[in-house]
Amino acid sequence: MDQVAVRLQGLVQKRAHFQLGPIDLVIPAGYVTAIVGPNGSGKSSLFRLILDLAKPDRGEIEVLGKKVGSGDDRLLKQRIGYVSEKSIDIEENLRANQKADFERQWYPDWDVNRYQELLRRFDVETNLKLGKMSKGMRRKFDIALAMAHNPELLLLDEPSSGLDPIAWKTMIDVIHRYMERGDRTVVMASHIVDEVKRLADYIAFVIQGKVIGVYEKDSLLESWHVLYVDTGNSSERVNLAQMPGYCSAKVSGGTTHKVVTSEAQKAQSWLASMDIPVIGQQKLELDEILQVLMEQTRGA
Ligand SMILES: Nc1ncnc2c1ncn2[C@@H]1O[C@H](COP(=O)(O)OP(=O)(O)OP(=O)(O)O)[C@@H](O)[C@H]1O
Repeated sequence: MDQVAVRLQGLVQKRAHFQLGPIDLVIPAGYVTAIVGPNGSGKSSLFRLILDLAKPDRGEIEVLGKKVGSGDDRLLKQRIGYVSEKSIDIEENLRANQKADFERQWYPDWDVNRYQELLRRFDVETNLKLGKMSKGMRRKFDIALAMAHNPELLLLDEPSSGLDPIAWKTMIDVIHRYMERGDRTVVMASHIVDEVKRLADYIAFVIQGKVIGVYEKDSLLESWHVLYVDTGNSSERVNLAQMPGYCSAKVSGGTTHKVVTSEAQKAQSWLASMDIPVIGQQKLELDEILQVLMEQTRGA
């Protein structure tokens, strides 16, 4: 891994009914990392800690080489763009451009041409008050605002929430273009499989407040398979649970078993060495992988 955009070490945040962490996580610079996890798993809490909008009980956070929570962070914040999961209510009476005029004071690198280009691309009606915008229109405006100063690090908490399919495609294209320079970083929380597949280089799964793994996307999607195997007469001598990457198995009729593995290639070699034919196979989708990981976490 080359440069580090975000480093979390021994991070813990305790809430009345929820504990985030301990988390150790390194997010590389120059890539899109998707934070994927079920509702309430701690994704938004993680963003708030990274931005110093909430304090951890333990642990350290480093963002773009600077320790978070150690004094004046104005310069660091100028290098970051953030789209929160929910828009801030107190700004409802401002019109879009008034909000932008206020915001640009904080960012010396604010690029008015870029801002206007993003508004045009997203088709945002700038004379509307923020409180009168539809959910999707507000989202588009928030994304344009977060990107107008061309931040080094863009944190997006469920960015496509409320976007229509055309706006969604625009957002994917805008983020692809933003990444083209090669020195920008995106960390995004998303529930949308297609979005993660199109954008992410790395996927970090967060379940019940813990990061349970960080994977390179392509190899993740290549290595999780469901295999249909016929154990024939060898059912008694074969223990499918010994298969590399074994996650689960169930009988799918006669001597045929449906087995899920996270190490498809090794599993196939193992099956071949045991003389067990694979009669069918399929890659798992991202949401199916998440479901298996959730079941494993629950069972652990
Ligand atoms: N201000 C708060 N005070 C106490 N508990 C909170 C607070 N904010 C969030 N939580 C709790 O922390 C846990 C994680 O919430 P968080 O919003 O970080 O999850 P999430 O993964 O972003 O969920 P979603 O996918 O639904 O947006 C939840 O149990 C939530 O109830």
